[in-house]
Amino acid sequence: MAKLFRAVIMGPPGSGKGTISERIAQRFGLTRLSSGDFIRENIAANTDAGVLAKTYIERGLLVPDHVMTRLLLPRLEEMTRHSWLMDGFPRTLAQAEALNSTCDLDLVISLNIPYETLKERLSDRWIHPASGRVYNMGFNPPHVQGRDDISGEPLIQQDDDKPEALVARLRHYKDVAKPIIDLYKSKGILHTFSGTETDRIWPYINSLLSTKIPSTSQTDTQCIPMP
Ligand SMILES: Nc1ccn([C@@H]2O[C@H](COP(=O)(O)OP(=O)(O)OP(=O)(O)O)[C@@H](O)[C@H]2O)c(=O)n1
Ligand SMILES: Nc1nc2c(ncn2[C@@H]2O[C@H](COP(=O)(O)OP(=O)(O)O)[C@@H](O)[C@H]2O)c(=O)[nH]1
Repeated sequence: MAKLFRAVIMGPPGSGKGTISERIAQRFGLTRLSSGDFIRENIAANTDAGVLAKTYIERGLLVPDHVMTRLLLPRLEEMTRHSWLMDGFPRTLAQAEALNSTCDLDLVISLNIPYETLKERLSDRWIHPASGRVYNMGFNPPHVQGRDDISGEPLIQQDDDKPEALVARLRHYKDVAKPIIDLYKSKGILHTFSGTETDRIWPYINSLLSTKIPSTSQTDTQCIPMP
């Protein structure tokens, strides 16, 4: 059986994690796992972890590590026979360590995008809150202005995406991401991509993954269930 491939994509808010992971999932047939989507699904389904997570998100806080790991690790254990790409997790060193003890990552993509670019993109980002689908009025506009392509429901702009919130979010990202990036660098699996346009970064990611994904197709690996 082909060896499985597990990757994580990291980057500050607006760096293109969602956009690029969609492309990777389509091009390479990996399952895209988004921690934001998991949280939204759990909130919609009223699970215990979802109810708990909602109390933090409503206050604009990050969901604590133990809640995030409780949400995500069982989902990863269901994925033992799939290749996947994770977006939005780990977001702290503790989450990275929990992931580490669950499975071996093959590769980490880190996006390094200038502040001005992030600010412009986020000021133009519109989302469909129920699904997490993301639009940008210049880059990937919806078919009908202000409406989600699939459901036709209204799109919103998140308060968090306003320029005044961005500085604090970015500072927070830099602080918490640094030890995670150092950890992945020390494991030799970190690949950093810098630039201002997704379409210019994409060919580099595409060619890196084209070399990594087929060359790993030898044996099977599994995520080990957490005790
Ligand atoms: N590991 C994670 C992932 C998500 N969240 C919470 O879930 C929300 C939605 O996550 P996501 O869809 O990843 O969106 P953003 O945080 O807005 O991420 P970005 O701007 O980077 O796309 C976050 O704001 C945060 O409150 C969290 O606490 N911890
Ligand atoms: N103008 C422009 N917008 C982009 C580009 N790449 C992504 N976007 C948009 O920028 C916003 C942030 O991208 P997203 O994938 O949500 O980033 P994430 O927060 O890291 O997941 C979204 O509205 C995207 O549609 C780009 O190259 N140029």
